[in-house]
Amino acid sequence: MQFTEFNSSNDLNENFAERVAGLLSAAIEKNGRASLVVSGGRTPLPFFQKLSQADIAWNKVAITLADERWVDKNHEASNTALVLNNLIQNKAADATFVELKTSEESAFGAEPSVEANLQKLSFPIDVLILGMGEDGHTASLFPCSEQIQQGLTSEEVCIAVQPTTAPHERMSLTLKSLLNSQQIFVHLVGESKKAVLDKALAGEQVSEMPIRAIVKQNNTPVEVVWAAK
Ligand SMILES: O=C(O)[C@H](O)[C@@H](O)[C@H](O)[C@H](O)COP(=O)(O)O
Repeated sequence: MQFTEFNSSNDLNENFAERVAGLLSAAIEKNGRASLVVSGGRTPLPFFQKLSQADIAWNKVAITLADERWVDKNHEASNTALVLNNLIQNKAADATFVELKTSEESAFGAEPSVEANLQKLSFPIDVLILGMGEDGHTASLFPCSEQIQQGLTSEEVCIAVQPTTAPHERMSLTLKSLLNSQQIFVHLVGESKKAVLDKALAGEQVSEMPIRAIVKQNNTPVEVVWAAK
């Protein structure tokens, strides 16, 4: 794992947006298209706004989420809305957004239709950007959930998850899908996130802190980008 510290989140967002845009451009040059998988939550919002202004061939980029809360697009917790309103804007308005949320009432049972949607994305994922919760969850691989072992070991593309410490049913890419990436970034802001990362790095039990399965593996390149504030 590589760890890159920035002086401020503004600095981080600027550099990180350039870096991601460069990787997407290189993938387009090589394969004629690129895939970008992003996370929801609060941290990525200003980064999305920066990235949306990058001058690349967005019409050749497919974007989806690492996880989604199973709520409608007009719900304040919708990651889809966050991405549509902040990333698929400006120059990036030409990108294709692949929805993780389908019309099924529950995430449980919706996995096959989500998997069908994800066929529109090219794997391996060119750039995967993850966040991390205070409990060490990443994507929606929540240590508190009954589905954690399944999320860590399943051969499927995605799984439905019901966290007990956070609201809403979720749909999450499985660990296997997340690791099927050319480059993973973990985007963290704040001292408390750094303390959680340090705790994750110091221990071994993956089901206790699922982020360990990302930052403590050596097969897929992973870089943590961090600013204190
Ligand atoms: O939909 C989600 O909740 C996520 O994708 C989740 O894994 C998120 O990245 C972390 O919970 C960090 O969230 P913050 O950026 O809000 O701290």
